[in-house]
Amino acid sequence: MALSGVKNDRGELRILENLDELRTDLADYIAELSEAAVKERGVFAIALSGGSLIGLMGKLCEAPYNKTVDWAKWYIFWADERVVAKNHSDSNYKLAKDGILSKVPIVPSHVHSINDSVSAEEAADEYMFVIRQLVKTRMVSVSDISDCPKFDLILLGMGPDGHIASLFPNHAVLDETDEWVTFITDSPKPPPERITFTLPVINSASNVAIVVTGESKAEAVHLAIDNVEPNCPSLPARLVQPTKGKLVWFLDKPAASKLDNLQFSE
Ligand SMILES: O=C1O[C@H](COP(=O)(O)O)[C@@H](O)[C@H](O)[C@H]1O
Repeated sequence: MALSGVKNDRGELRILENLDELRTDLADYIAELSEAAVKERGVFAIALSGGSLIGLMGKLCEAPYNKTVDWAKWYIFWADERVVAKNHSDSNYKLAKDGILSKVPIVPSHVHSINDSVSAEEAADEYMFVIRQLVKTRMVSVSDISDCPKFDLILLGMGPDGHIASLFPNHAVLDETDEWVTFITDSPKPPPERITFTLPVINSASNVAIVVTGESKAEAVHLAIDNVEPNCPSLPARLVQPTKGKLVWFLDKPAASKLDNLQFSE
């Protein structure tokens, strides 16, 4: 049975009994947001991450979602990408292509992956240019309080160190506010070269979901969500605070096991 509720100002928490329930709840959530965005804007602009998230999205390729989701209206982006060849096992694009994109009728020209044949800096600049063009044509909305793109949904995972996208704890990249997309060449988690959405872009989205499973991430979940003293100002996951959008956490029970005072309705 699922527990759900709102925790402080840290968004909605959905704590699922097991991975199967989490996969179903996540697929329902994505399908509902897709339907709402297509109804309102005619398109659905979604940014993916890599890692365990993609496997947890797998139910989207199965009935009923494979038939009911309006895949032709999806525009796909990456909240972060490793700067490696697209056929490399570290590529977030490859992970999503093998796990999801090749199994549903997405329009190939709607898939916006990075240029893998240039430097990390050039790849970030080019990716920002591509997004800028799509903002101009309103395939991606624009925030009404900043000039940032407003994605319909940004899906994030979280590492045991609290990193989201390729925004790592205590890294200067957390202070980047001028660019929509930036790059790093010293990721503490291999591979070292990556591009990433910056915090202003993540926090301008209409919806952000952080999907976390496993006991190894329970401490980071606690630090990212609970009112802990001293606060963890540089824990990237804690800095996800959509200005006008909605934040939802999808957790399994082991990931939620260190949260304080859970008082939710079942
Ligand atoms: O390196 C990365 O790690 C995070 C977390 O991955 P997970 O396997 O622990 O879920 C991921 O969200 C990010 O996209 C990826 O580049």
